[in-house]
Amino acid sequence: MLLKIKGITKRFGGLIAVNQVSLQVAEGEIFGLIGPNGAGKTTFFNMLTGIYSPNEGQIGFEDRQIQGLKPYRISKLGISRTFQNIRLLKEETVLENVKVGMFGKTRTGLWSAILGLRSSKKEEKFVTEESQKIIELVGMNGYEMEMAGSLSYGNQRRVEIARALVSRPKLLLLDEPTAGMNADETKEIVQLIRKIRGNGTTVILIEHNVGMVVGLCDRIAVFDHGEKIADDKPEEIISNPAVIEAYIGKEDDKKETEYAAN
Ligand SMILES: Nc1ncnc2c1ncn2[C@@H]1O[C@H](COP(=O)(O)OP(=O)(O)OP(=O)(O)O)[C@@H](O)[C@H]1O
Repeated sequence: MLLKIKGITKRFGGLIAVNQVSLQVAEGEIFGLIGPNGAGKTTFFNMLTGIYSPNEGQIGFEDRQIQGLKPYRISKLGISRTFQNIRLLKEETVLENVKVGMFGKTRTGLWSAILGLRSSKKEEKFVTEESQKIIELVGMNGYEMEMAGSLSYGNQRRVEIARALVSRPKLLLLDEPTAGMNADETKEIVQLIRKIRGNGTTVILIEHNVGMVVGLCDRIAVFDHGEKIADDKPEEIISNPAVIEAYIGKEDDKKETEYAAN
């Protein structure tokens, strides 16, 4: 197993955002994380990437325990992510945005970079070449010199994924990669995720588009109120009564609220 999580919990004051969640992800899997709003999915990602330290539990990645490590240490070990809200430098080019993802991977210190020493020039060349390869992988070749802010929403998402991939992570975490996309853009992202896995990267994605997750993932875990209520193959998940209840229950809550509001 690439990732072995045992009983992780995150509390914010009296609120338990993630409650005793255990989960395993095998190398080469595409693993989906679904659940109603506020179920704890992003908090779970934030613990995997070191933004939050779990109050309890362990996160085993390869042969190490990584819970509580700082984000840059975790990223060096090979876990990379994208965010729910696109976080690109809008006034910078696509190439510069992707190069940022190599920060922390390169060896040249700040001073040699400033002084323009030869090792840093070699490294700059390496970073540019690696970035160009990844830009091509995500289908953005030809856009290297475009400003990130001028791209379509779907293409901005691709650049974000490229930035996360350029350090060649073993595990890529995607937080709602198809949010705000139309059906065609969603299909293209599905193809891209398959390609990324084909290149040897394990993927965990948070998604609200259940149809997309069911078609794409090898396994799916369902969160509700901070707890994992199911963890299975897609075909089992869609017929699982607890999962249906979590989703339909939410719909009923919404209808009741709407009814009350009218
Ligand atoms: N920094 C924080 N401080 C206090 N409460 C938080 C914090 N981060 C998340 N929460 C709360 O924890 C719970 C889980 O939130 P989280 O964002 O992880 O859910 P989610 O499943 O990702 O939801 P969504 O699908 O809406 O993004 C929510 O009740 C949220 O308000």
